[in-house]
Amino acid sequence: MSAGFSKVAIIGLGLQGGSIGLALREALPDLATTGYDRDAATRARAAERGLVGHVADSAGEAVAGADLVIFCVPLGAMAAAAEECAASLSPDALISDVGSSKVSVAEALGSVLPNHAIIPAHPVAGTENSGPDAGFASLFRGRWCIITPPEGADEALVARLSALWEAMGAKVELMDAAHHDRVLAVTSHLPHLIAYTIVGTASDLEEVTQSEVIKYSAGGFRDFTRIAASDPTMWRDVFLSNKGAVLEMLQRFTEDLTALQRAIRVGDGEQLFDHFTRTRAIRRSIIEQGQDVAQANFGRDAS
Ligand SMILES: NC(=O)C1=CN([C@@H]2O[C@H](COP(=O)(O)OP(=O)(O)OC[C@H]3O[C@@H](n4cnc5c(N)ncnc54)[C@H](O)[C@@H]3O)[C@@H](O)[C@H]2O)C=CC1
Ligand SMILES: O=C(O)C(=O)Cc1ccc(O)cc1
Repeated sequence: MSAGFSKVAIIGLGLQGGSIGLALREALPDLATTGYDRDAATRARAAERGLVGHVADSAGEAVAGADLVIFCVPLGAMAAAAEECAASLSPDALISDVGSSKVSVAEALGSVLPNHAIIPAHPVAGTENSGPDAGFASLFRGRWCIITPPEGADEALVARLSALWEAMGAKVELMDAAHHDRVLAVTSHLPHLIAYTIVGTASDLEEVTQSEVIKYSAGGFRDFTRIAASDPTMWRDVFLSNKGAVLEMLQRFTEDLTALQRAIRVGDGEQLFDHFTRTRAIRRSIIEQGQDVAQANFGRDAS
């Protein structure tokens, strides 16, 4: 028994699943880890890299005897992945996941596995890379993992899941799923949508060549291109699954953008200056609060 579990099954062996496997193997070597991915090449690579102790040939084989199953697949694949496992799950296995939005995942997993304890989680840690070569053991170190227990969830199970994430180096926060989805809509999902938009806008300009975009891309635009290189399947699913909160934040963003657009048009320098002063203060307070994260990430090798 390690951190309250004896065998953890990881379904989906890409960036998240692979990082969890590596982090658990490093932090809790006595814990048995198994994994499964529907893609055969990913399974082969996962075995080569030792992402989990045993790579199974089927979802059923991976989850048999596991007391914790973590779904690490795109949001749109959660229900199908759970269906593949359903018949082989131990009745007392705890079900969790790492999806970037939480209300829809809880519904999807709950509809397929109505008799299981389900405690969703979201490690707010990732990169623009995906697949079995993208994972690394230190991904969660010093980063938040938001756990969204449903009402009436068994507190002992929540504590065991929290302890597991803490063993991987994460800082755990408990949150209501709907609140999580609103917070992440503005801090993560909308920024990705903006990045996808601006990189597309730059590449569509007829009078500016592709090579000029690359050659003169200043720091800000380069950051946008990194984010806009994120996995298309994953992000399509994020926007479709967190539709309500994303559309609400997008509406607010559009109104604020229109106000700045007007300030530029009418030459209202004071409004622009005041706005930029306020946002600079927000950045500075993030940096102050994030010292520990910056240090935890220093020297990290994501290759
Ligand atoms: N990429 C990131 O930075 C972060 C992603 N997440 C969440 O983690 C989840 C996984 O994302 P990544 O690991 O980045 O994606 P990934 O693309 O690296 O890995 C997903 C894996 O799931 C496999 N898969 C798809 N359907 C399956 C099924 N039915 N059964 C078994 N395997 C299946 C794919 O073959 C793939 O290998 C997503 O729900 C995403 O929202 C959460 C935090 C950060
Ligand atoms: O690479 C980045 O900048 C990210 O924002 C990573 C990320 C992507 C999705 C999440 O749900 C959490 C973190």
